[in-house]
Amino acid sequence: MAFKFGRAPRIARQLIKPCYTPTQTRKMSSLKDLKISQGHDGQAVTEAATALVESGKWQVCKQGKGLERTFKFKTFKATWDFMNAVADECKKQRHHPEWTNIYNKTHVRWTTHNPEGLSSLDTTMASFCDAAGEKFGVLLTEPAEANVKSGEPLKAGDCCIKKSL
Ligand SMILES: C[C@H](O)[C@H](O)[C@H]1CNC2=NC(N)=NC(=O)C2=N1
Repeated sequence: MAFKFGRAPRIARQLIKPCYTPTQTRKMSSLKDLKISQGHDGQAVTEAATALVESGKWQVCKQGKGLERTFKFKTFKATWDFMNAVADECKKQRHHPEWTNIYNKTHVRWTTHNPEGLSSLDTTMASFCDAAGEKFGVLLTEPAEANVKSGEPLKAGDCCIKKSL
């Protein structure tokens, strides 16, 4: 929107503001930033994390302390079944994710809170999620759709798009 006399009036500036304004800018993390949770085998965790990232499915997040991936399914039910299968495994492993779900997508982040960092439980659970994703019919996603930045909320998905009449 170009304004003839310089800056847009305040009311116009408010109207053209994005509805989601990040409170801080987060830097993308990569494998070289990995921070291993104390007490875990650094080499084994690094190797497992490298394989997950090099599969193109997982990204390093939380300044090297986490791994994240978005899973997209055909339906909400398939998404929920996937989340239930992961939740059952969480109980066995005594390790829980940071995740969000909107309709047919769930964004999963694995990080260890105590001691803070990436642990073998995170890489084990990320691999478990990959297998569970396949079991419940995970769909291929465009990188732009899957690469949800750390801390950014999931966008409302296909549920809001009117099905053809
Ligand atoms: C006592 C119990 O095992 C701990 O609180 C577990 C539970 N689940 C956990 N999950 C995650 N992601 N990080 C932890 O440090 C953690 N700790």
